[in-house]
Parts: sequence; C-alpha cells; structure tokens
Amino acid sequence: MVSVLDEILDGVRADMAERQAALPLDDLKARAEKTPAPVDVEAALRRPGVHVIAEVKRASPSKGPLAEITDPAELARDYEAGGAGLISVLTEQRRFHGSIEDLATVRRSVDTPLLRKDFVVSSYQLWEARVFGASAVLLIVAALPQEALVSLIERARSLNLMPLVEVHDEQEVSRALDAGATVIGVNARNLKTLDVDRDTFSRLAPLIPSGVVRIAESGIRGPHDLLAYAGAGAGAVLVGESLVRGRNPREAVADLVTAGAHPALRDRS
Ligand SMILES: O=C(O)c1ccccc1NCC(=O)[C@H](O)[C@H](O)COP(=O)(O)O
Repeated sequence: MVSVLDEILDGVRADMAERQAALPLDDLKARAEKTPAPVDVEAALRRPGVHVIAEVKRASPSKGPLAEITDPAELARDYEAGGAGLISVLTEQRRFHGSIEDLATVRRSVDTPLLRKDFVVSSYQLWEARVFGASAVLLIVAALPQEALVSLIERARSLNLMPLVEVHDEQEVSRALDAGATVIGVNARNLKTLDVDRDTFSRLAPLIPSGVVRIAESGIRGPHDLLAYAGAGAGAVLVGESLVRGRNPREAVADLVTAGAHPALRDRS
C-alpha cells in the first residue's frame, strides 16, 4: 500500500522537476553567490531556555485546510513580534498549500531566521532554501535512505544551512545520530496513521545525547505542552496548527516564549 509519505514524496519530486526546468541548478548556484550568508541558528538554539519555532501552515494531510493565510508576510511579522526564535515556512505545494515563493515573501518581511519545512530529497532543494532565504532545512529520516541522509546533512552544512533532522521512532534516532545530526526534531505525528502521540518525545529524548539540540514537533496546544516537553528535555518546540487556527498568533507566540524563558528552564544544563 502507498503511504501518505510516499504520495507526498512523489508529488514533491514532480513539482521539483518543474521548478528545476524553469530554474536550472547552475542558475540557482549563481544566485546563491549573491545571497547573504544565513545566520547561525544552531548557536541560537543552544542558548538557555526553550525556543519557539512558529510555523506558517495553510493545510495538512491530517486536517485538510487549516487557515487561509493570504499574506504569509503578515503572519510572519506577528510571529516575529511575539518573539519566535525561528519561523518555519512549509513550502510543500500539494498537501500543505505552501510554496518556495512563500519562503521568499516571508524572508523579505522579517529578520527572524527561517526554516524551510519540506520533504527534501535532493540537494536542489537545499540550494533553493539558501537562495530564497532559509537558515535551516528539515531533513526527514523516514523519507531518506541513509546514504542520502548523510550526504544532505553534509551539503546543508556546506551551504551554512542548519540541518534539523526529524525522527519518529528509536530506529530513526539511531540513524540520525549515525548520520551526524546535531539538531534532532522528534515529531509526535506518526507518518503512517497521522495520529499525534505527545509521549513520543519523552520516549525518544533519553536516546538523544544532551549535546544534541532536541526539538519537540507537532501537537503543541499552548504553554502547558511546552512546559511538559521542557520537562522531558526539549530545547525548542515547533508549533503550527494551534497558531494558525488561533485568534491572535502574536499573543499565542508571546505566551509560549514567556513560558520557554522561565528562569527554571534557563538554568537547566
Ligand atoms: O501535519 C500533518 O498532517 C503532517 C502530515 C504528514 C507529514 C507531516 C505533517 N506535518 C508536518 C509537521 O511536522 C508539522 O507541520 C509541525 O510539526 C507542526 O505541527 P502542528 O503544530 O501539529 O501543526
């Protein structure tokens, strides 16, 4: 049976082929030379406290349409005003209704560093991320053979992009560590059933060495979830749906940021 992830990856490859026909890799590389260097997001994530990564997310395979978001720049400005440390921009087109243009639009509107959130299968997407303004990229272990994972991590770093390596289970944690990941996101959403299990983070976090930045992804409804993840060792949380569906994204981010900056969390080793 074809999984949701397989379906997404087929679409991603087809859409990338179209973009690549319009903007060949050599032209993209030439543009990268004129693009300012990304900021060091990993160093920022290593500072004390629990950092907030706020996501621009219009739709999802699990929930369908989530929010209109006619102007991703406006939402990003709200996230920035609320104090988000990193803004995640979903650029997958078919199931999340994002685009690489969203990344460029958001880049022009805020100074906060950006994560390109997509299903990266080729270094072409890393060059795109670099040219259109990202400082970090998501690499999903479940979507990549080990050799490709290793090579995309290395290529991302060579472009000064921070690779955020996403895992869902014990075996993927071990693959991420073997591949040299230094920032690991534990996604509570099962990619087969699309169900969210918030206990996934506390189960996997002890397998991730303390020198690695641990990010809790998905299903964060508010400060209480951030604090629970913090207690289990998260250095950051990645939040989408509850922000785009809520009435005031700026306040919602600010509430999370306030919780993440609590002195009790700042003093953790
Ligand atoms: O969100 C989905 O339905 C989904 C389905 C299949 C693959 C990935 C999916 N989401 C990507 C994400 O990781 C989330 O957008 C991100 O962690 C934020 O989650 P949430 O706060 O629950 O929107």
